[in-house]
Amino acid sequence: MTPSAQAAGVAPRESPPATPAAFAMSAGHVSLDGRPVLRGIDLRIHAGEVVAVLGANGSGKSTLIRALLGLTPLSGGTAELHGVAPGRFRDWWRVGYVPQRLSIGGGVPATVREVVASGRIARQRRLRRTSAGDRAAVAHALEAVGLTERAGDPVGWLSGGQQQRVLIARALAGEPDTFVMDEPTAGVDAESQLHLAGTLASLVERGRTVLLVAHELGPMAPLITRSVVLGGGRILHDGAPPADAGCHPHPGHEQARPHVYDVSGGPMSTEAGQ
Ligand SMILES: Nc1ncnc2c1ncn2[C@@H]1O[C@H](COP(=O)(O)OP(=O)(O)OP(=O)(O)O)[C@@H](O)[C@H]1O
Repeated sequence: MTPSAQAAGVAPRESPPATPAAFAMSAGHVSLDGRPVLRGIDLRIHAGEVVAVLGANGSGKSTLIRALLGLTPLSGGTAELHGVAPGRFRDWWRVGYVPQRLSIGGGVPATVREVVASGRIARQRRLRRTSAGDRAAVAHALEAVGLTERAGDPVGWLSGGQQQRVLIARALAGEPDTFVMDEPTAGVDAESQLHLAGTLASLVERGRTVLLVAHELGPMAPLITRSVVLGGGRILHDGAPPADAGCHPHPGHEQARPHVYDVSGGPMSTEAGQ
């Protein structure tokens, strides 16, 4: 309290509580099958950041985002999602998760629209009928990924890249404020990558938080505000995105040369040395 306020008997005004980080991890450790995969991760990602998690195959990128979401338990340290431990987090409508591997379609005769509509579930109260708002959000999400024409098709009829776009639409349909995308462009052709970058740009414009795992950022590169590079279960770099991470000559290629950083921690372009 200032001396004049004290003299006037004015009660000190509480400063408003700071908005908690969207994602936070302190000294995070994860072991899988008894093998350490994450070894002391300290990370805070704030609302509105657009963060790419980069690193070689097996460096622990998926494990990190799964641990941040509470899908993989920590063997040490703590994690928080919007200020709450993932196990106690209830506002799942706030998080749109695009998993790395396709987990839809196999034997389930759901249509594209039905899968995308499932992204609204966390927003719906039990037994409430689908509203006009739900239908509009689903239609908008389908349009955003260019799949309106395929809405009535069984999802199993779509190609791998198209199915990836269905998963992205499912996340969009929930209108979350936080997106977690595990390799959203893996196996997606150049045109669809551009489409996704456009979708991402509109999310970024609206202040959404985006955490994505990528091997090549491609056309998404200009949107990234921060990169976190993993190696050996640790963070090797946390800061500006590497200059060449978006410029692979073959946008559709899968994970062949993700090593834009060497294990010593500094940025190192593999393109230059080849
Ligand atoms: N369920 C599991 N059981 C045992 N080991 C696992 C399991 N899941 C992942 N791993 C191992 O943990 C390590 C990190 O895997 P993770 O999938 O997080 O890496 P990544 O960086 O996302 O890899 P990629 O770029 O290939 O997707 C790998 O060595 C992997 O074999």
